[in-house]
Amino acid sequence: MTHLPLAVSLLRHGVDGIDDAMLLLVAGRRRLVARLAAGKRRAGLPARDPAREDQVLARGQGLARRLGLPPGLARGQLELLIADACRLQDPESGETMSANSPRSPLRWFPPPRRWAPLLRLVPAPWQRQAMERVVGRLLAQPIGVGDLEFMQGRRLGIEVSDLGLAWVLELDGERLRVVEGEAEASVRGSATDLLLLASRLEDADSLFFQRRLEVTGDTELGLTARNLLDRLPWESVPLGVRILLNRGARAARSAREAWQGDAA
Ligand SMILES: O=C(O)C(=O)C[C@]1(C(=O)O)C=C[C@@H](O)C=C1
Repeated sequence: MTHLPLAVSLLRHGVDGIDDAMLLLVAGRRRLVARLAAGKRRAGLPARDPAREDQVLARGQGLARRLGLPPGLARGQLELLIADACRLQDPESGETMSANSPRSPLRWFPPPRRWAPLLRLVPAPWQRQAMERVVGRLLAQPIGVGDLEFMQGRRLGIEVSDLGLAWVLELDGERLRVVEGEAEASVRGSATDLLLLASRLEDADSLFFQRRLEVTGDTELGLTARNLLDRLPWESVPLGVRILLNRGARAARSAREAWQGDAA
């Protein structure tokens, strides 16, 4: 197998990410078109509206000009989308899609392993800062009352298995820092399961019992960390962070269920 230069493979990851994003948007447009069709039917309007099609093409071409895109490109893309929308709205075509389709909209959202390469493009210092901030907020209370003393000078890892991301945390006085080097013990799980744990939508005990979370390395340090996660004082986490985590974890769980349902 030929070995690609790093820059080429990073740029290809970027291109893949943009292709995925475009297809997600196309799926979103089709869903809106299905709703539009139902709305027009209820209002007694015809499915096709040539004046609106011209307007869509003109708008798109105007934007394409401002973006410096080749003139035929935007027109070609938009014509394809409109033709697809017409097929979708034509009961004879056999391609209709219900506006109330039971397929979850979260099927549009690719699973973490698809967008992980994009996340890995985020510069390491930014990732480190975000991690320090989130974990620092989550653990502010236990750090304040000394419950994390066992971590002074010890290195605990957090590994997000499906994103291929890992950080090593060390408690330095009252501050949790992301440091370089090997972890003495690590807590490993998928992005969704770690979010479910952080948001308290699932408890640490059952996540570890079902082996969705794992502790590796120094058993004593790992188990102490695990017990701490179990007893995290959720009430002391700032309300805004709790709401964000809760929403994020629910969305990640629904997306995972939608993708699992799709594979079934
Ligand atoms: O705007 C509508 O009514 C649509 O159904 C969407 C759409 C489009 O794809 O933009 C498709 C068919 C119509 O003829 C006009 C526009």
